[in-house]
Amino acid sequence: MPSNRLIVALDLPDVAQARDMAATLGDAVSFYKIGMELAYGGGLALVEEFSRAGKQVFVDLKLHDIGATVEKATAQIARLGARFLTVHAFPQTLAAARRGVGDSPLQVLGVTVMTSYDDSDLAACGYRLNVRDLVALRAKQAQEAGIAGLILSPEELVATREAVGRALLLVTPGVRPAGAALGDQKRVATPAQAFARGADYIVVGRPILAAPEPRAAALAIQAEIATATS
Ligand SMILES: O=c1ccn([C@@H]2O[C@H](COP(=O)(O)O)[C@@H](O)[C@H]2O)c(=O)[nH]1
Repeated sequence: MPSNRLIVALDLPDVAQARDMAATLGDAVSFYKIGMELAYGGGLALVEEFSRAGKQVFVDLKLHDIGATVEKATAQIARLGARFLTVHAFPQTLAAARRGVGDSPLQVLGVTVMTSYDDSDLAACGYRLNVRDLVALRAKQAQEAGIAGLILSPEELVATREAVGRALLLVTPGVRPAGAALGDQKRVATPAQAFARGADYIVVGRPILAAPEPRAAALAIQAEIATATS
């Protein structure tokens, strides 16, 4: 039985390629993320299909709009049967998404600071806080909004877990097996390091999708998770 603590990002352009990858990964993976690339290629149809096949689905659309729009969009995603949905962790957005969830089992995750950003990227956007302090502020605001969890990098896991305890799920992209290419990720750690620092779930895309043998790459990460969490 694979751990559902590995979420594989199906960052692929269309439904056919996503189905093929899921078939290749088979029982090595039980949790998939559908992000913008696949969603805009028709991939939201896979939420129901994967759910029927016994997989969990994370819809990573990082909603950010006026409250009324975020609330209604969240309610639409809730009807699809996804487990997680991301919104940007701005107070109005978090509160609107919380309203949109209603009584459904959908869990909203607030994106704190993109894992491809560092302090200089935030400064270039006009933020006066550094990554650490902005993640801490957004964690507090997410808790106040009553959402389920956060997207953050492995670098903020320890401080965030100390601050929020078990009140929020901590889900981290920016995860790379030792020696894997970083791509555009700037705040990273290995799967073992992420769980040692308090992650509930890790998100991994390219290190699996671009591997010569994706199923073997996923199984190697599952083995690392099993050791790190035993
Ligand atoms: O801060 C964030 C938020 C979301 N992501 C998403 O996670 C995956 C990571 O893919 P890799 O190929 O393992 O880098 C991708 O779908 C991102 O959209 C993130 O990386 N950072």
